[in-house]
Amino acid sequence: MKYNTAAVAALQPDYLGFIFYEKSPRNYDLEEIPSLPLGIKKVGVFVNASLDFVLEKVQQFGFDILQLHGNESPEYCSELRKLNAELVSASYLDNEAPALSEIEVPALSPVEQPVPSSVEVWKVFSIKDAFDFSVLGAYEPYVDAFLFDTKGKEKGGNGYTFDWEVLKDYPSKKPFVLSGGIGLDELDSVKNMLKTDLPLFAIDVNSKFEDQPGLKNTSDLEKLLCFFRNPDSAK
Ligand SMILES: O=C(O)c1ccccc1NCC(=O)[C@H](O)[C@H](O)COP(=O)(O)O
Repeated sequence: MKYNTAAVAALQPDYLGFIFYEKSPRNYDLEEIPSLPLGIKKVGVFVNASLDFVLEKVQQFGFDILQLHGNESPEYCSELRKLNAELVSASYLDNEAPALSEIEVPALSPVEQPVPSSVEVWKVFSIKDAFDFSVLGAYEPYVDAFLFDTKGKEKGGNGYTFDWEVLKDYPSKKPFVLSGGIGLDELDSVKNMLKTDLPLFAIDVNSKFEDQPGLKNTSDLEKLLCFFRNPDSAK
């Protein structure tokens, strides 16, 4: 068995990620995702994929979030949001919802009007021991969150942490996800990060919870989830 999605989903994590990157040993090559319990958000992970490819996967699997691990530009993120919003309105209209003219829209100027999108975009930045946070500004209008991962040989899943001290200089209010080499041994450090004022709202774990690429160790994941549901309990 290559993936144990249903067993992981039974633990009721907040998010479950599916990687669409042929060079990854975790590349998701099945035609379906098992139906997940309510409340779990599906994350599609992509690396410099074409917009068409991403949209095809959104339609096929119904992702809630798109996590972009490559060198995707702010323009790419903006376009992705626009195309997703069009997809959402198209399926809304297909379902014989009231015509748009019947819906009251508050009078906002074009600049203020947000592009509606039910699919979130998370842009990933990989950090070694320094990071130029000024690059984030251009992405802010087009992404819902940033994700900070460790820079390594692979595009993701490298299995080691970066120096989280770097994040003390995070200049934004945009929520972010912390990732890279997080295992059970890192939980006390994660707890300390959660005590700061940083807008850290989730952690992303991967290779440290695997028996082999794609096959997660559910007993370790249970310990992780137990830690977050009751941080004072023993690991
Ligand atoms: O995991 C992969 O193989 C992968 C390949 C290409 C892009 C992203 C990938 N993983 C994305 C993730 O979100 C990982 O969870 C993140 O890189 C942390 O991995 P790890 O250091 O193993 O905890």
